[in-house]
Amino acid sequence: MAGQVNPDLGKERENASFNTQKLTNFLYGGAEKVRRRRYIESLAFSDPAYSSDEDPTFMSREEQYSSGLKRAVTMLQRVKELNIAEEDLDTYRSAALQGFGPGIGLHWVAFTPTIVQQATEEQKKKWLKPAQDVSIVGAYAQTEMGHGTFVRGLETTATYDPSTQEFVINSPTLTSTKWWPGGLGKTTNYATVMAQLYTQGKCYGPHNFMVQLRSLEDHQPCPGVTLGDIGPKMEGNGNDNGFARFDHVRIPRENMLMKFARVEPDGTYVQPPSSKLAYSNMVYLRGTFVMSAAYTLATAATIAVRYSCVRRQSEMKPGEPEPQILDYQTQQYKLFPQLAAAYAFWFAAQFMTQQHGTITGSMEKGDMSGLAELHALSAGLKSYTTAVMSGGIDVCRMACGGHGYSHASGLPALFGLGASLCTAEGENTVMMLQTARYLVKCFVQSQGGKTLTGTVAYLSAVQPSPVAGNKNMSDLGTLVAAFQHRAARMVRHAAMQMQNEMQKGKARADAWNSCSVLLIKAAEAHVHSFVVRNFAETVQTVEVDESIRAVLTSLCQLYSLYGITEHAGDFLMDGYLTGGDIDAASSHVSAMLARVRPDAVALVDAFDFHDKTLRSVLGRYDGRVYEHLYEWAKKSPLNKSEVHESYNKYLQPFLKSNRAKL
Ligand SMILES: CCCCCCCC/C=C\CCC/C=C/C(=O)SCCNC(=O)CCNC(=O)[C@H](O)C(C)(C)COP(=O)(O)OP(=O)(O)OC[C@H]1O[C@@H](n2cnc3c(N)ncnc32)[C@H](O)[C@@H]1OP(=O)(O)O
Ligand SMILES: Cc1cc2nc3c(=O)[nH]c(=O)nc-3n(C[C@H](O)[C@H](O)[C@H](O)COP(=O)(O)OP(=O)(O)OC[C@H]3O[C@@H](n4cnc5c(N)ncnc54)[C@H](O)[C@@H]3O)c2cc1C
Repeated sequence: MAGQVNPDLGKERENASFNTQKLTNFLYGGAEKVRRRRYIESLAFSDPAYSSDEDPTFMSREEQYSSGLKRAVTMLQRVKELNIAEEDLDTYRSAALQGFGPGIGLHWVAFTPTIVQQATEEQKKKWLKPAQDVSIVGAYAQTEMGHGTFVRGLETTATYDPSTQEFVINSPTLTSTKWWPGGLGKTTNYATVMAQLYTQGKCYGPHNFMVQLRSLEDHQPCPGVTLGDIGPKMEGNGNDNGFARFDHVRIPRENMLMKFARVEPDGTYVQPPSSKLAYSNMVYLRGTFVMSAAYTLATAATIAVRYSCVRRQSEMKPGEPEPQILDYQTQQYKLFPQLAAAYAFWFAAQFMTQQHGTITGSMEKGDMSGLAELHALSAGLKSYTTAVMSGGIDVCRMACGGHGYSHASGLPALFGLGASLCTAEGENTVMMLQTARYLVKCFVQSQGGKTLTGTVAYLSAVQPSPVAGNKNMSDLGTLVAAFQHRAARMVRHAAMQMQNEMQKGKARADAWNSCSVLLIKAAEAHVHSFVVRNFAETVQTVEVDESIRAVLTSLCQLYSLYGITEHAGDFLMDGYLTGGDIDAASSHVSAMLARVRPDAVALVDAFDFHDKTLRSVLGRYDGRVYEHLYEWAKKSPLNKSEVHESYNKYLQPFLKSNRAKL
């Protein structure tokens, strides 16, 4: 990353109050992990096989698909040649793919994890190795044209035929066509297909089946299978999200993924320990989306903060040089809350990963007691973090003015990617309602005298009556308590409102629907409170330099105080905070913006994103924005010829004929 650096950016780095490298080490779990990550990335970044001047934003959809696939295949070959270890795979893959999101990506994001989580040991022997070696390529085919959210409403059927010991996979209606799965259109030759299981004349709901889609010889669709690409999307157009229809396709009984539920040869259905275990891969993927949200928002913040130090505009004081735009308080107010949220989500994602490991470990031993909390936490965190991230990227884009709107900034592509995370793997509103459902249950249990534990413990601990009085609004303990009080009050209010509606005679489902806006807000408040608490605990308990603890504490204060000022009404509603407290919070926000300002560049540098990861002219480490903006524009295909052929075809004859009339 060495080279001539823009002097403004250089000064920012010299003036930071902490050692950037030490913060990077902390974020990634130690100096050795950082060294390893950089080494693995360098293997891809220095490899001429990944032609580094390729830019998907200048390509047609077909070129994006083709280049992405070529890159992915090179990557897979290199993984073998270089003997890349399992724990380094994600790092190597994303460094090699550099923004090309090929259809084959879902093979390791969703297809292979489904085998790991849903297949028996015997089935793993058959499919896991081919999947890991990529001698077969798979999609995760769940969503249909007519149903994505409502998995129980899926229409694809898998009907067991004991006479041949086969399942018959069928798409009975147009709306049952599988629609959206990544890689399904052109790339994959296998898929795990979610279908309604019928055996002995009874439907047992959605289950996963391994289905071969295309010939392993010539890649033609297998008999009875119709496949295609669903067309261009907002972003990710290198991915052939596809459709599939099945016309009574027969697969062996052993192709049902049977780790949890089973169908015996005679057609007897054997219940799983929990019917929701068929959804375990969704829980896992939602958990990974939390880190994606942190990472994506951190990327946008890095671009916008660096550019805001290079960009000079207007006059702050008459006659003085134009200031760096990051010196405007309004610019800080746009960007620093995004930066703080990226840190908050980073730590929340680390908690989520650890929690997922612990609870799935217990589930492997037969203890299902953590499943509901794991589902509620992963669904709520996925929803909250991706929504804030998506909005935050657009704030960063606008903060970069006109250049932010150009693909040169990298921000439009990042926004498109971020937006997909709000819908994929469970639409955000629907996911937040799942968290609300869990919270209402917990609230009712706590009313019945049960002491709650885990992430909802505070619901039974928080006092319903507010304790007004002077509060120190910069104290992290005070801020955590305020968020917990707000969440507990909102959960109680939504749950009581539901009870009232039911007491007035409404059916539970109607009461739920008429309270669902309240329920969403309550669940968001719960997740927000979790993120604040986790951030505060992280900065208070970790072993780091005092200078790092100080700057992280400021970020945590900013994240929390900004949340309070943005949602002031929630905190004022029952008098828990007063108008004076909110004023104090606003003043502290201003103070924190000023406190973070000198460290802003070091804080984004600490994310340690290589320029090839950022893919942004505005966010370059060296800050040499303008010369590279000019170079980037020159690559536009429209600049290949001085006079474009369309001029000769259309405009010139029109202009000529108009001139002839003069
Ligand atoms: C810069 C770099 C970053 C780049 C990162 C790139 C990453 C990759 C990018 C893109 C990849 C995209 C991949 C996308 C893949 C997909 O989208 S796959 C399809 C995903 N589909 C969904 O998620 C469907 C969502 N719907 C559902 O999950 C469910 O159907 C439901 C909405 C939760 C169901 O609701 P319903 O109430 O009808 O539920 P029931 O089925 O009746 O359930 C009743 C009880 O079970 C509980 N429940 C539900 N789900 C689960 C679960 N998964 N685990 C545990 N428990 C569950 C539910 O809460 C009920 O509980 P209760 O009765 O006790 O209250
Ligand atoms: C980029 C991308 C990649 C994808 N990849 C895959 C893949 O690999 N495999 C796969 O199987 N699928 C994939 N999907 C599909 C994805 O999982 C679904 O689109 C997603 O789960 C949302 O479902 P839906 O499209 O049915 O939305 P809908 O449920 O139709 O949502 C439309 C609206 O209805 C509302 N709504 C629906 N139900 C409720 C409710 N109960 N209460 C309140 N509001 C409700 C929603 O909040 C939303 O506002 C992908 C989607 C995208 C965008």
